[in-house]
Amino acid sequence: MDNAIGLEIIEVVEQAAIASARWMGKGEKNTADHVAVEAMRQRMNQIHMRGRIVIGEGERDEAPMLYIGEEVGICTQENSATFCNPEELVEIDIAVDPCEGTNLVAYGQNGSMAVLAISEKGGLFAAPDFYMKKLAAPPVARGHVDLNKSATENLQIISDCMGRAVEELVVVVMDRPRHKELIKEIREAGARVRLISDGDVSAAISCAFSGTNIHALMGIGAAPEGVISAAAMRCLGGHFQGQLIYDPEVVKTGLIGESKESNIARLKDMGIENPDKVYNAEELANGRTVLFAACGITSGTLMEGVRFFGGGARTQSLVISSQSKTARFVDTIHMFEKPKNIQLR
Ligand SMILES: O=C(COP(=O)(O)O)[C@@H](O)[C@H](O)[C@H](O)[C@H](O)COP(=O)(O)O
Ligand SMILES: [Mn+2]
Ligand SMILES: [Mn+2]
Repeated sequence: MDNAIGLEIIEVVEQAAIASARWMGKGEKNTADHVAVEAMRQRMNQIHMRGRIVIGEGERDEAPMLYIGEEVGICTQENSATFCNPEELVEIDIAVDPCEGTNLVAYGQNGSMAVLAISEKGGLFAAPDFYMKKLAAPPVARGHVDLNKSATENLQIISDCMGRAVEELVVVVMDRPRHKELIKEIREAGARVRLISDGDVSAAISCAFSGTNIHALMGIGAAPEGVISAAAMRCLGGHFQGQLIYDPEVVKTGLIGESKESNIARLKDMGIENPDKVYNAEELANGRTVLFAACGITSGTLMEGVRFFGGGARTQSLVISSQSKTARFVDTIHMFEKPKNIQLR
């Protein structure tokens, strides 16, 4: 994959984050989402690439933009033959969540980001809009913890791997009724729970960085977000596993159909023969190279949110590349017009 794409996608997530941040705290989640989608799509279509959306806005919201299957990049546009030779370009697959944590943006809360992951064609698991049981843990616990083990067992393993007491661990869990028993178990095991209302991508990736005070993500969130998290965790060497949830008894609200049998049939139609398979990060993001980029909309554990100032804005992004084996935190000043002052720090 062309290394230059790594630089261009920073601007893709930055533009989405800036657009969405203008709607921060306004109580309008759909608008905060919509403007991020538009900005992401517009900037993406300026990149010299042949891209295809494999995880997008389409399925859940029936959105007209960045839908699954949409082709993006200059070289997929009409009349591109005059300046693009598609044969020279590697086809790439893209998973996007232009506004991950729309509620967080709408209510001015921490932890939202514009995010995407890229790989060669076929390199990202095209997860259906189902739920996913997830387990994320620090690199040192990678391959030792297991989604099939109980939370108590996994906490003991993380404790052993990290050389710290279970009481010193913090587990992020989404604040949902479905997690009542899980939360009880984690607390009884001695660990501390940080409940989040939304935004489990940030929580998953935070496990890979020491200093975030997040040592595990447990519980059920959305499957597309699981693939995006896996892409980052694969590059960072953190632990990530996901298992699709298709039983409406397990997750009583939301996306999946009301019958377990019809859900299994739907997965089969998509080529998923074993709906109970536990996927690891390398299977969810199995391309030869994987690129991940995120830009904070509101501040979170990993990045600062967008800060507007007279005439411009400052953003912080995280770009992770399996090719260059780098995780770059990018601090950018955007000058919309002649700014009154540009602050050094
Ligand atoms: O919080 C989330 C919402 O994402 P978005 O719609 O892009 O703002 C995600 O991080 C979660 O993974 C997930 O979408 C959620 O758990 C599924 O929704 P829910 O039924 O409310 O749990
Ligand atoms: Mn999301
Ligand atoms: Mn979203």
